[in-house]
Amino acid sequence: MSVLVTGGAGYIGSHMVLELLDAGEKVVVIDNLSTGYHWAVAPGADLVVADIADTDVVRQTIRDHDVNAIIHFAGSIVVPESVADPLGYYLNNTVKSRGLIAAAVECGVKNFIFSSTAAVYGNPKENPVTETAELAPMSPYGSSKLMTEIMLTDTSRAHDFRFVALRYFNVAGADYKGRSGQSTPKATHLIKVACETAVGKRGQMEVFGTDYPTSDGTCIRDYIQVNDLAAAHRAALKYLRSGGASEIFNCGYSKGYSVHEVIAAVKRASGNDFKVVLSPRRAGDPAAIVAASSKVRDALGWTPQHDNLDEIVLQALNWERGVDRLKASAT
Ligand SMILES: NC(=O)c1ccc[n+]([C@@H]2O[C@H](COP(=O)([O-])OP(=O)(O)OC[C@H]3O[C@@H](n4cnc5c(N)ncnc54)[C@H](O)[C@@H]3O)[C@@H](O)[C@H]2O)c1
Ligand SMILES: O=c1ccn([C@@H]2O[C@H](COP(=O)(O)OP(=O)(O)O[C@H]3O[C@H](CO)[C@H](O)[C@H](O)[C@H]3O)[C@@H](O)[C@H]2O)c(=O)[nH]1
Repeated sequence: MSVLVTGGAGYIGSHMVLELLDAGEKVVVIDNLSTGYHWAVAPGADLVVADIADTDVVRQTIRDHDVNAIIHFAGSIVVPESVADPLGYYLNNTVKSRGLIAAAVECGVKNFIFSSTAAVYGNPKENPVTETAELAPMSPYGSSKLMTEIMLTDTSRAHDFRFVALRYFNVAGADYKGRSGQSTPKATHLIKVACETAVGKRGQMEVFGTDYPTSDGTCIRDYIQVNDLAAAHRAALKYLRSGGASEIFNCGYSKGYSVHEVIAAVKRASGNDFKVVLSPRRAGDPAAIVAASSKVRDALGWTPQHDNLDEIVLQALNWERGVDRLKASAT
């Protein structure tokens, strides 16, 4: 029996593969390497280089590897890009997920875990935001993920098929053992951009918006460390395998940090007082979003191990310093 990880060559997926291998699971990855890397897939896992839209390959992989659970990370992830190219996002995130879910049902795979996002909430009326809050995505990215959640809910009602959708808040940091990290090309995420600036890959960075109704005027987010997030998926896998009902859980720490606070943490960790430019707001950014996390803690017994912004930033910084060497040695 194996677990199929789609998008397992990407940032979060590569950490999931490590988490599963560490737990003694057999793992097969399907990834088209559009933003992922061959070298990011741990050697203990099999990699099938294919698009999830190729459902013949998906079905064959499920059968060849006796797959009994799918963890679905493959997708497009940049909010502003989704505003510019909504149909591209609905294709890659929604239409292709539909094909994958159909292949799972056809092949009798009953357990499915989906990478959803806090972006389904849009700009929440209250923080921390609970799973029952109004769903009002502010971008095609958020809508494309919400539509997949809806497909999963309807499919689980019609078939012998159960799912867990995990709504990630802001994923950050790198493997605590240094085996993987974020290598996304042209990264847009705050901690990644700040670390690239700290190590001199960028001359400066921007703060998008200083006039939000928050303590220091910059946006507030809940940053969850990537190994902790992978551990939540493994807890969800155990839950589904033991017969748990389909569920949706937030994944965050219930703690918010402002953009200024995050940049200060990166400056502290790097010892580099790099240049920061104050810029206008970025389209589509909610002012503040922080997860209510008691549901995932109670139902899955999830207990974070890396809930510390300084640790998260240091991991990201160490990864940034070493990643080019790693990439070069793999090519
Ligand atoms: N990074 C975050 O903060 C965050 C937050 C919420 C949700 N998510 C979700 O988590 C998932 C993983 O995100 P990530 O940060 O690791 O991004 P990533 O870009 O590093 O990983 C995505 C992986 O999927 C692959 N892929 C994309 N489209 C594919 C397709 N059609 N067929 C096969 N492979 C395909 C890419 O090559 C890449 O390896 C995404 O679904 C994303 O929406 C991420
Ligand atoms: O160079 C930068 C990059 C980001 N920011 C700010 O930092 C905050 C966090 O931005 P990120 O781009 O790191 O993350 P987002 O909150 O926009 O989005 C992330 O979290 C969302 C859920 O909250 C989605 O899941 C999405 O996929 C994921 O990218 C925002 O206020 C953004 O404007 C800057 O000021 N400068």
